[in-house]
Amino acid sequence: MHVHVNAATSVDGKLSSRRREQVMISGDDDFERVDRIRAASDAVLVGVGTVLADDPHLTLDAEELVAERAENGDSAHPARVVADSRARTPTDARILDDAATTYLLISEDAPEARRRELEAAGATLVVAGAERVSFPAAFEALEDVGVERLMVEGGGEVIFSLFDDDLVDELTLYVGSMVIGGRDAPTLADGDGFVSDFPRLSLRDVERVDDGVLLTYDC
Ligand SMILES: NC(=O)c1ccc[n+]([C@@H]2O[C@H](COP(=O)([O-])OP(=O)(O)OC[C@H]3O[C@@H](n4cnc5c(N)ncnc54)[C@H](OP(=O)(O)O)[C@@H]3O)[C@@H](O)[C@H]2O)c1
Ligand SMILES: Nc1nc(=O)c(N)c(NC[C@H](O)[C@H](O)[C@H](O)COP(=O)(O)O)[nH]1
Repeated sequence: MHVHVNAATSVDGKLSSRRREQVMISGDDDFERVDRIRAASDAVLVGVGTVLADDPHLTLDAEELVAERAENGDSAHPARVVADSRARTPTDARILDDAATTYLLISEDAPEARRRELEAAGATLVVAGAERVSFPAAFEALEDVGVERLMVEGGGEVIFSLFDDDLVDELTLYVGSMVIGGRDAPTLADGDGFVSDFPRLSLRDVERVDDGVLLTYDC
């Protein structure tokens, strides 16, 4: 499976503010680029932290991209995937509408009652990991249902784990020309952080987009 992480940060590396509310870092051109990556993916993954903070829909905005997928025999939108060990996704989350298939990656510890509620709300559950979602196991299960190209849209906890598990193939990072600051504001890679064996990336491309910079790395 090809795993492509995409994110937008401020110049100081923050994904949003200490309030963890969505901050518009990207401009129109960058959001169009994000839409194109989504369109070229079989599924788009976020962590439950992003679902709770942003309530994203994770579908395509551009009708022509939906039409292109149809011409290729693909579903209108890529599948949506949430890493959610304890099945905390709200049943009225936008990602659970019927616009696309939604997989919830949960752990064996996820409460039975929540599992039933989320299945009734339309989610397809994938159990991977004892207490926390195991990405290596979850990605094998996603491959079994045909996910070959996976886009990851954050947030920082999930992105750290994917680097920790050595599962990232490609990173596109839009750095917007703004400062967010705050020691508690989420960054591109949070988790416990590395103290040695830091993942080293290979810079493939640098491009000016909107009033910021798009960095593309092979990982
Ligand atoms: N600018 C951007 O590009 C961008 C993109 C996305 C999000 N954001 C912002 O980022 C913030 C949310 O980021 P976040 O870091 O709090 O949330 P996140 O990474 O989206 O979700 C984190 C949660 O995912 C669950 N998870 C399940 N398995 C995991 C695993 N193996 N490793 C890590 N996490 C796992 C954990 O909850 P459980 O233990 O309950 O499973 C964890 O707390 C929001 O402020 C949002 O606005 C910005
Ligand atoms: N590329 C990008 N630039 C940003 O400035 C920003 N705040 C996000 N944030 C990513 C996060 O996952 C958002 O929640 C989804 O981009 C919302 O997706 P929808 O429009 O609801 O489909 N992503």
